[in-house]
Amino acid sequence: MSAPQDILVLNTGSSSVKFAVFDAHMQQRFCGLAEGIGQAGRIRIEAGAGDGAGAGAETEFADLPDHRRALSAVLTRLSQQGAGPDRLRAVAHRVVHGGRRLLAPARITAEVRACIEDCVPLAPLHNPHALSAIDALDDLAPQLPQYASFDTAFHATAPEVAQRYALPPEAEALGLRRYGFHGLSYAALCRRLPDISQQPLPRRLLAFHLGNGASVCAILDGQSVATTMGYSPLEGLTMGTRVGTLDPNATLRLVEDLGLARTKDLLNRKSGLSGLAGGLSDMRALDAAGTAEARFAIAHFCYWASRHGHSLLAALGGCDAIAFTGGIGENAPAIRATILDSFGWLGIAVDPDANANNAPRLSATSAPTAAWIVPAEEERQIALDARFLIDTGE
Ligand SMILES: Nc1ncnc2c1ncn2[C@@H]1O[C@H](COP(=O)(O)OP(=O)(O)O)[C@@H](O)[C@H]1O
Ligand SMILES: CC(=O)OP(=O)(O)O
Ligand SMILES: [Mg+2]
Repeated sequence: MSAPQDILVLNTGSSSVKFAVFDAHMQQRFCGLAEGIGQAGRIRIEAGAGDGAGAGAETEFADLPDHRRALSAVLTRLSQQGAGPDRLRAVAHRVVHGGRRLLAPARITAEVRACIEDCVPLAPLHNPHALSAIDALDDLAPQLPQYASFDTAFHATAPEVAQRYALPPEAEALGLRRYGFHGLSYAALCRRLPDISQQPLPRRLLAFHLGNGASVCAILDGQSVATTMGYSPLEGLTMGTRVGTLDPNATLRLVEDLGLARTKDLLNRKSGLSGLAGGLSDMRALDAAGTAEARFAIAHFCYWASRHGHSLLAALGGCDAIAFTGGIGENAPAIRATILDSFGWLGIAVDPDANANNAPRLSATSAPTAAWIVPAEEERQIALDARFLIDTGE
């Protein structure tokens, strides 16, 4: 039997583990998701590219009390499909926070693992789960190389003035900087948009990643120059359960009244759409609910996506194209239309049929500023990063 070549990608989120397996030719063999960790768990696994052309998705309910059990259930399902650890060349992880030291994809050594651990306070909803997946695979298959790609790395190109808070040096020494996130998604968007548009990457690109977490990025000549998330993935837009930008004095007031732990929980898990709409954080559920508070939550989401997006135009000095990605960005025509209409002054003309059909090109061909949908390809980006490191012997 030839040496195993598959790469397993793990994208560990706060309540889910997304996974994908890529072969030596970077064809996707499987993809799927373990979600509802800590609640009513479900696992979905699908053969092929996950675009409906594969062998049909299988979903089953599973007891997933924590991330470790979820990972072990994922590995069991993959083994049953002939894609278990013995078939793997490597495992590659999405790590949300790489801090100031991890600025490029890396093989996970003891030193890299320690750096990821140092960043746990900076991304408490994300980094601990990535570490638990890294450790679980190390126990299970210690000989298997593991790699990490960092969501923060893409934004390392932003100028110092965009990365610094106006804080004195002692705060900077604690790592209080604007790092930015969703970098793997933005890197994938820059890679994919030229294929989709059949044109070179637009010089001044405003990219909206709208999923459970949401952010906007100003991309100049393919590099991040500004983004809406900051020290942690809490800043910026109104999100599924995260508050977005909040006056720090409001945070201090909450800490005084509720204490630290309840404030953390409130700002990260009980705010955003969920806070505005009685616990509904999922855009499809809000749409279906149709209540006044659900409509207000959606309006809040669109208003702040537009306002923050507009603020980034200052860093771009104009805009040649807007692109949407993420679950909402790719699938919610009404939300895209509201945001794009607010940029109408730029000369964007939305093609209503294209928008209603989630077509890749959303704007009329004659419009001076184009608008596009680009499917989020975080898993492929992570696999490409790992494949590059393997091929270059890192
Ligand atoms: N057809 C759709 N219409 C509206 N919203 C959608 C649709 N499909 C997915 N979404 C929304 O996308 C969000 C999840 O996005 P996703 O990028 O998958 O999230 P995550 O940040 O967990 O990766 C949810 O709010 C979900 O409701
Ligand atoms: C960094 C971040 O916000 O990720 P997600 O949107 O997957 O929660
Ligand atoms: Mg996501």
